[in-house]
Amino acid sequence: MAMTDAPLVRVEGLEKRYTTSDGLLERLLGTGQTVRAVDGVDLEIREGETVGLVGESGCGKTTLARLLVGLDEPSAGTVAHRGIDPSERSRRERRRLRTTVQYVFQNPSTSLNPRLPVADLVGEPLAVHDVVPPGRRDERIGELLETVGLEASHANRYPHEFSGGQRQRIAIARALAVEPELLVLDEPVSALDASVQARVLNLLADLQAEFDLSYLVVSHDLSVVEHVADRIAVMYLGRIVDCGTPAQLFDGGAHPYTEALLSAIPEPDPLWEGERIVLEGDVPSAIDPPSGCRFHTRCQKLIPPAGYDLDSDTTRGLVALRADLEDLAAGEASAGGPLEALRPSSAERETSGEPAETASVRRTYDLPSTLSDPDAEAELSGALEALAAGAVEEARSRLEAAFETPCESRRPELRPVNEAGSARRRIACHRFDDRFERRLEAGDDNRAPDSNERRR
Ligand SMILES: Nc1ncnc2c1ncn2[C@@H]1O[C@H](COP(=O)(O)OP(=O)(O)OP(=O)(O)O)[C@@H](O)[C@H]1O
Repeated sequence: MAMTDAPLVRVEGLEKRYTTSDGLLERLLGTGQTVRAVDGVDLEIREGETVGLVGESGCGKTTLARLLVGLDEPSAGTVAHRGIDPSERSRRERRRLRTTVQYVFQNPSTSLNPRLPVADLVGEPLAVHDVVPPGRRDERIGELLETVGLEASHANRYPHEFSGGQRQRIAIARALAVEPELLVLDEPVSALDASVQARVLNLLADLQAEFDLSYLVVSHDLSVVEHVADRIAVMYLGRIVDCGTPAQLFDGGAHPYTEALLSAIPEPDPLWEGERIVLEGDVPSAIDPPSGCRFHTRCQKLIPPAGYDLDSDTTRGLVALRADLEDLAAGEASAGGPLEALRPSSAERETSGEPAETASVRRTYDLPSTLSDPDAEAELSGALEALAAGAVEEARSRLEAAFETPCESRRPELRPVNEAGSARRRIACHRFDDRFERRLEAGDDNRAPDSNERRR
């Protein structure tokens, strides 16, 4: 690939691990726990492109953004600019590179030094990077303020004299001072009222057209990036799980996590026809993340285990039961899990034909009283009998041996999805892997891209 064809920024295999160590002893012994904040991310941003990075709080968006700008060092992987890894550049080039990508911090109310007048806040990068001669600096500061919709005379004021939207404009002017090619905007409008949000987003669009800028817009809110991004990358627990244009994401056939985020957009588009998906539970901890697909513990569309005719809902119940049995065996069971289910009400004892304990477990995990597939039913009832007899580990291992889904056991790669004319549509979900397609056809009819279609 010719150098000019290389993306502005490309990250490959990027990882960032933090070791948390609360106490001195932990630090001395090196026994802290490892947080996998970013866990193998590939992403590229092209010239003039706006990429939106979305996901729930704690999924690693800020960490990824900081790595991309060079504010933090990755634990593994590379961040290349125009096809060249910074380590292959001279010191002078690396210094120049630092101005190419600029970071606009979350919440300008706290990120702008309240003791400095705007002239110093915007002028500092001009001085540090020697962008204009000292004699021209005041003039340049005035120009920058006018570029972001403020007045040159505002240079003498302090941050507290401005509204939230104006402070965000100051932060943008400061980032623009060094004439960057890419702005990384961390939650650029989340602290602002809706009408101010729209004005700041319009300003960003104008600046992009004027200066041919690229943007990485980081937000927990898909509705913020939906209107500004050329492409959206959806992040879950340190990994990118879905990446495509807004139209591709909204038009059905997205990752189940993306579908849940889409369905949760407030004031939904009147044309939205998909069902509302409520994500159960919180994002699991990045210290001990789930195996296989990180989203499998909350996924509504699990791939059924091989060899049985089961749907996604039943698979979900079986996987949840097995996971709770694992906790129970490890002494980490929470209230509401199988222990609770083994305490049936007396009414159930009278009405149910089968042992009350197992009926109660089935109900807790939304499993039918008899699975439609007789072989699957034989395995489940065997495991439940073991559980009723107190053999928790036996029940767990029977379920594990019988009902393994690839969602739990294999990491899905972010792979291109075959869609006409959209080579860059990529999804990390086994549902889009041909190897598992037959199982979906056999056990389940809700394979994307039909049921959650949103026509725009
Ligand atoms: N300096 C740090 N030390 C230890 N853990 C960290 C550090 N920074 C981030 N983390 C952890 O890494 C994970 C990702 O955090 P990050 O701030 O990148 O997520 P985020 O998606 O940007 O969330 P938010 O929107 O709340 O800022 C979290 O589990 C967080 O607790």
